[in-house]
Amino acid sequence: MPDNSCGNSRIAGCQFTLYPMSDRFVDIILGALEEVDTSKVWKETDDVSTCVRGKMVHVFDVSKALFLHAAKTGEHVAMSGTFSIGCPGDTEADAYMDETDAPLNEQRSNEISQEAGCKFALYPMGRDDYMNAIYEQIDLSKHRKVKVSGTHYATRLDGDVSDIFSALQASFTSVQEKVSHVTMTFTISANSPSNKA
Ligand SMILES: Cc1ncc(C[n+]2csc(CCO)c2C)c(N)n1
Repeated sequence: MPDNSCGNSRIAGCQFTLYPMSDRFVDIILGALEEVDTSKVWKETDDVSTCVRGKMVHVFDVSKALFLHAAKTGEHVAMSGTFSIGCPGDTEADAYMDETDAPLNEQRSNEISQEAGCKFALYPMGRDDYMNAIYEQIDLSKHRKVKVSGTHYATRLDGDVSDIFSALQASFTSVQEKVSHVTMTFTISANSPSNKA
């Protein structure tokens, strides 16, 4: 029988895809990947997506910075992905768990002010009381600097990109303290023509 226990591995990760709605999509994707300092995370990019793994603080720092650098081009850009922590298949073997906690992209990210809309969904794995864990987080996200609204299969967050990522990180952090294996899907969109009058 396979060992499906979560162990004490706390390596986190995020697999995401950027979707620039622009002829310049190659430059926007590769430019963002180039501009963001990813030296504190394991990273792999292929034709479908990019995966970053390491300490949670760096996984969020890099994911947020990549979206901001793509969105600051002014083009309509979306990003979809999945955060994961405590996956039984994800071992701590990679060296990146020894990195210090100081996020490398925070300063530059803070200089970019960008509005966006985001929908996210939490999936605490392997728990009968998973709905309680989810409702608790939706309540908590109402206390952050973002507008929170319910929608089918997800919660919608509207506001500044940095505040949205802070809310995502806070929800994810808090659930994984109680539930060992958690995944969280998200889609975030900026500069959509739908928002222009
Ligand atoms: C974050 C992120 N990583 C990889 C891709 C996949 N991808 C699609 S076009 C392109 C550039 C030319 O190869 C790449 C890498 C993506 N969309 N977003």
